Amino acid sequence: MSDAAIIQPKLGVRNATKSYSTRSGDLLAIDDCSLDVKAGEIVSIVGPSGCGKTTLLWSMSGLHQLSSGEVLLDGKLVDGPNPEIGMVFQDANLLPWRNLDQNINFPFEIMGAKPDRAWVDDLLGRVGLAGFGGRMPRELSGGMQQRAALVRALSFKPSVLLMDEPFGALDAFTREEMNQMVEEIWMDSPTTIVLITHSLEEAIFLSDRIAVMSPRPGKVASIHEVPFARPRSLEIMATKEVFDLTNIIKKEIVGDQQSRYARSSDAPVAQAAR
Ligand SMILES: Nc1ncnc2c1ncn2[C@@H]1O[C@H](COP(=O)(O)OP(=O)(O)OP(=O)(O)O)[C@@H](O)[C@H]1O
Repeated sequence: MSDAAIIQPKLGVRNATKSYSTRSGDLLAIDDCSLDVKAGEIVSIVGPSGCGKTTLLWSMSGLHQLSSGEVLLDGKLVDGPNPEIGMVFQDANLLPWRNLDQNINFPFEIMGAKPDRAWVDDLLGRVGLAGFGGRMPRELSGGMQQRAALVRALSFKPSVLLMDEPFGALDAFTREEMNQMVEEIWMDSPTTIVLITHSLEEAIFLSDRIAVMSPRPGKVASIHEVPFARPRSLEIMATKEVFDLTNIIKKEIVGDQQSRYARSSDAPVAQAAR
């Protein structure tokens, strides 16, 4: 393997800047933001509310044009939707008039393609939805709908999975189950995953590294390695190491907010570090 192949990240964000046109003028969401994600790595992005996490993730997907800077997948420019990149959102976005199988088939129908049925069945089994293909979304719990959304995203066999607060709407127990499920799936087939979360516990449980963003206009201010072996048990969450890491990151986020709010009259948003 050449040196270039060894050091080339799977996904690279280089000096990304994105500004939105709003009625009150241009709003700079992220500014000179860079992040490299290695192949097979799970990286979480955390930061104060409104710092530009979603903007950064959508830019990585190719669905948002950057104002300047670039996103590279395996060294190639990402400048539009890319089948190598799957996405999961906080809302499962299942079509209510289609059953689960039909929802999973839907994007393939649009592309005039057919899913690999054996792969989809395997995924459904792994997320505990085997036999639920005929169920309508209203017959599925929130957790089951999110699992279906995960299957839909993975049915394309993407090499990168981008997840925007995917389990934020679920109760704490279901969320823990989902985190364990994601780790199990990842250990069987290690896709590169970038995850936005407001939960530092979730970030620590799932990630190899955690990128902390500064307040808007956001950039990656620090990166923390998460040193725990896999598979991770929920018991590690009660250890001093996790407690200390949580506090370090929380201080970075809240400290950033405090220094920012000390300079402005904005009210702090408490969502950032649960
Ligand atoms: N389409 C848009 N048009 C105008 N402004 C936008 C748009 N999308 C996001 N913004 C603004 O850009 C900034 C960053 O938003 P973004 O959603 O990326 O932050 P975030 O860190 O993901 O927020 P949160 O943690 O609250 O979900 C915010 O001030 C937001 O209001």
